[in-house]
Amino acid sequence: MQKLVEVLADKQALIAKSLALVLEKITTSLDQQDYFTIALSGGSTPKPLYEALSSQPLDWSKIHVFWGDERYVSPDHPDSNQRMARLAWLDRIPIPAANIHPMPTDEPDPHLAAQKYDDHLRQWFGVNSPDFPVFDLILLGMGDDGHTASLFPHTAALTVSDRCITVGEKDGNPRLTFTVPLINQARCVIFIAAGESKRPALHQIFSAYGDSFSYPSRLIHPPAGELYWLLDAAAGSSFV
Ligand SMILES: O=C(O)[C@H](O)[C@@H](O)[C@H](O)[C@H](O)COP(=O)(O)O
Repeated sequence: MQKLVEVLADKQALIAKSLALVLEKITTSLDQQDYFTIALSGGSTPKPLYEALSSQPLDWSKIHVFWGDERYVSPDHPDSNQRMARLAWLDRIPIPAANIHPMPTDEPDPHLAAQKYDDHLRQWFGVNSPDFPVFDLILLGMGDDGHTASLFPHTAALTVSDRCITVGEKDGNPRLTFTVPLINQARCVIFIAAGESKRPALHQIFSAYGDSFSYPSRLIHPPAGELYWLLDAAAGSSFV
């Protein structure tokens, strides 16, 4: 695994660097293959990145967009990660509808929805259990508590090792999430984190010793892939 931590002067520089890196990954991959697979993070940090991507002259017919986690709400709910990405980016570009792969949130039981998306990923990538699909790029954020995707501290989702998708839980509310083994199969994982509030968790995550179940982002280290941590100075100035 190649790991790179870069601290940018401010949020604007962080988004500019994130955009440059995402574009680099897309263009170099499409030089070698016919399509590019990206899984999106939710939360607030990546929204300006998605807005910036909407003005990029890319061959969207070759790009397939998935989500790394989703709140278990309807696609038009204000908390929906799908809604955020569509408004900021996907509704603004000529991407084929078939290239957008939202997590289903219409099943009465979130576990059924998790299985549906798991099945969809395995079918689309042509990968059967026990192997895992290999994403070209997975974008991740990190919560103040060190969670990533919807892999929250001390939850059962952290230990799921035989599935691509499981049900996470925050404050009693279900969420669909990529599992740790799926994320760690990726060719490239990019964490994007900003703000002073991230510092305590980052100290725990970057320390040589720490509890991964208290700080789940510690669990993300793709053995055959690249791992980038892109931080603004408010979050990461003491790490480099
Ligand atoms: O659905 C979500 O909320 C995200 O996937 C989650 O993991 C997010 O990335 C972090 O909570 C950071 O959120 P911010 O970017 O808002 O700090």
